[in-house]
This record gives sequence, C-alpha cells and structure tokens, in this order.
Amino acid sequence: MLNVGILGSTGRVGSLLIDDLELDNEAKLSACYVSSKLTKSIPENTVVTNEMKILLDSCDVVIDFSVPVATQSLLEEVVENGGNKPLVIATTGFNKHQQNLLIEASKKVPILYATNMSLGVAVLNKLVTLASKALKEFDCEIVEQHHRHKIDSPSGTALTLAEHAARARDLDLDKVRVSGRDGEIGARTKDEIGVMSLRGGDIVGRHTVGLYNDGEFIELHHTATARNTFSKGAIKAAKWLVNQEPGLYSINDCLGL
Ligand SMILES: NC(=O)C1=CN([C@@H]2O[C@H](COP(=O)(O)OP(=O)(O)OC[C@H]3O[C@@H](n4cnc5c(N)ncnc54)[C@H](OP(=O)(O)O)[C@@H]3O)[C@@H](O)[C@H]2O)C=CC1
Ligand SMILES: O=C(O)C1=N[C@H](C(=O)O)C[C@H](O)C1
Repeated sequence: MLNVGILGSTGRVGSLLIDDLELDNEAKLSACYVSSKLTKSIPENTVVTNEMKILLDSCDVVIDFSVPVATQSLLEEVVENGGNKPLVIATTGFNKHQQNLLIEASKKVPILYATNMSLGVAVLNKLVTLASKALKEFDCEIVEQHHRHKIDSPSGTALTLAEHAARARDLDLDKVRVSGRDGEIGARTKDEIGVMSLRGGDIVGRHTVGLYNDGEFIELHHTATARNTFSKGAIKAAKWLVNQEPGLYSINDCLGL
C-alpha cells in the first residue's frame, strides 16, 4: 500500500484527494499538513502536522495542491535539510526563485510537476505544439476561465499551453506574451501570444487555444467538468513517480505521451 502525504489537505482539491484515497485499493492517506484547521474526518492514525519534516517522514510520496509559499517550504526541506520523498507538485503560480528551487530539489528526489493533472490537457499540450508549428502564420491567443476563488492569473495550465505554442515557433514566451489589452495599443504584432483570464462562479477550469488567420481559424478547447479529474490524476502520478529515479518529470512522462 502506498502511503500518501498531502500538502493542501484542507483545500478544494486536497479535500477530494482525501476522499479518493479512502476508496483506493493501492494507496492510502498517511499524513496531512494542516496550517489552519482540518474539518474533514480522516482515517485513524493519519499523522496531522504543520511541519514539513514530519509530513515527509510520515509518507512514501507527497501530493501538493497548496500555495507557492507552502510548496517553497516543502522544497526547502528537501534541498536544505535532506528531506527525501518523491513529490507530485500541482500548485501553480510560482515565481522564478520557486521554479529554480523545484529544479534543485529534483536533483535529489523524483518530482512530477504538472500545472494540470488531467489526461485531456496533457493531450492538448501535444495538439498545441503540432498546430502552432504547422500554422506559424496564424495568430495564437489563449483564454482561460476559472472559478471566482482562484488566486493566480493566468492559470498555470494557460502558461504551459503558451510555452508549448511559443516553443513550437522558436519564440521566447517571456518576450512575446501579452497579458492584457486596453486603450490605443496599436495593431497586433505577428509573434505575440495573448494569454487572458476570466474569473467567475464555479468554473472548474476551461482553456481555449485559438489560432486565427485571414479566412479561417482553429480553436482547441478543454473543459474540466469535475475537480476530481485533478485529484485522481495526481494519485495516478504518485503511483508512477515512486518507481522513478530523482529527476523532474511531467504528466506526459507518467502517461507515456
Ligand atoms: N495541477 C493541477 O491539476 C491543479 C492545480 N491546482 C492548483 O492547486 C492549488 C490549490 O488549489 P485549490 O485546492 O483550489 O486551493 P485552495 O485555496 O482550496 O487550497 C489551498 C490549500 O493550501 C493551504 N495553504 C494555504 N497557505 C498555506 C501555507 N502558508 N502553508 C501551508 N498550506 C497552506 C490551505 O490550507 P489552510 O486552509 O490551512 O490555509 C489549503 O489547504 C492552486 O495553486 C491551484 O492552481 C488546482 C487544481 C488542479
Ligand atoms: O486553481 C484551479 O482551480 C486550477 N488550477 C490549475 C491551473 O492554474 O492551471 C489547473 C486547473 O485549471 C484548475
């Protein structure tokens, strides 16, 4: 039985992870990091802690759906204090320092980092690479829609999709990404990639990658209709990751895509 520790156990996705693990025949909840209060009932003997070291020591693998500062503390425990467990990281909104820390930690333990744990988005990333490369003359624009509670923008998934689109055209996303248009901004430049966010209601997650030309356009849509798409994807990733060597893996590695 795989012992899973959760960082972000009180959150929207973390709570679903607890439910999914309850029903899983190969994995179970062994530890929860809780910074505020856990209101959900959890199996007896589950370790509840607000120390990263204890979380890491009390499981075989950590699944993280939290906030960037919490992920940072988890990664620091690995890089600075020798914490030694595989990590499935799903949190989004990292700054450059946190991204570098992720790379450092992956030299010591296996880390699967995915801004979206769904199979559909894993395939969408592939489709975007293909379409962006084949349709180099088309204008690429990405729109993401999420629930009103989401704190980061644009979504991690939208940024990953944009990275795929940019890389397929040999462009540096940091140089071509446009995150808003307002006022007399002038005509669209050829290489820019717009990444725009809408927030409202309970939208679980919707991403549209559009490729627009004179006379025709393509739009590729992915819609997550249930949040446990992500928790189930992360558990599948954890089962795969525990058999890997230290390194930085993507969801595509896990899915063989
Ligand atoms: N990769 C993917 O497939 C997906 C990724 N996500 C990402 O996962 C993250 C969480 O999403 P969601 O569940 O909706 O968010 P929530 O706001 O519902 O949950 C956030 C969790 O983080 C915890 N947390 C907040 N601050 C700290 C801290 N300083 N130290 C430790 N824990 C802390 C909260 O605990 P407390 O209540 O104790 O504050 C809570 O459990 C987001 O970054 C989101 O973008 C979401 C869905 C899918
Ligand atoms: O915060 C969310 O809810 C989601 N976050 C991820 C992201 O930022 O891409 C994945 C998913 O779209 C839901």
